[in-house]
Amino acid sequence: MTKILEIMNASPVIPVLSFKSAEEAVQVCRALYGAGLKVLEITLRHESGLAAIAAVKKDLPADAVVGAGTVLTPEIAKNAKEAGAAFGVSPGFTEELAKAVKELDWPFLPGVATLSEAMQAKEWGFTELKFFPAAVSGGPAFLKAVGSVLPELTFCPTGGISSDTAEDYRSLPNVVTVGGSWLTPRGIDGEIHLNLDLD
Ligand SMILES: O=C[C@H](O)COP(=O)(O)O
Ligand SMILES: CC(=O)C(=O)O
Repeated sequence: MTKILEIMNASPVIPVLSFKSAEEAVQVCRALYGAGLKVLEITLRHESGLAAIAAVKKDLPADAVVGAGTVLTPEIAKNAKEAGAAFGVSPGFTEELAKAVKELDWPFLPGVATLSEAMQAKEWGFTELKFFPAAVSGGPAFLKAVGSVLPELTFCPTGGISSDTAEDYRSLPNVVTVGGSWLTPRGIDGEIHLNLDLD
């Protein structure tokens, strides 16, 4: 099984994707993959989320790494793994979820926004973490401070990041990739209009 750090290292940007249907997911993910983005996080915020993961995984070449975002409960984690998600991401961290993903033996990125949460995640054996919501939780300065006391932790900051600020995070020694939705904005017409500005 691929480790979560390998997945993070495979792409400098992980698009965080919210789709309205599996068909929309396939269409947009084809374009993202075509632009060189092989690690894709499909959030489970829409009822079609699991179907979208399964459809994109089936549609894209085998080197695409399709994961699930907004994994909030053990049940969602189990369903996402069964749908074929290669990894899971959560905006937060709970003991129940930590226990469940350990049992599932599934590459997982729990979300933290404070030092105490990061220490708790580390106690559970998670050394790769999502920093969410990054921009409003202290941005690069927070991660720099964390690095001075917990240098063994590696982060994927997400939340409020754009092509203008991505490098401020990635230039830190404890950051390998960033997540964000800026590549797939939804217009007033309700459709996704790709913005392939990576950095
Ligand atoms: O809801 C948050 C998204 O998952 C990522 O944040 P963003 O939209 O600020 O890039
Ligand atoms: C925002 C986020 O962390 C997620 O949907 O997984």
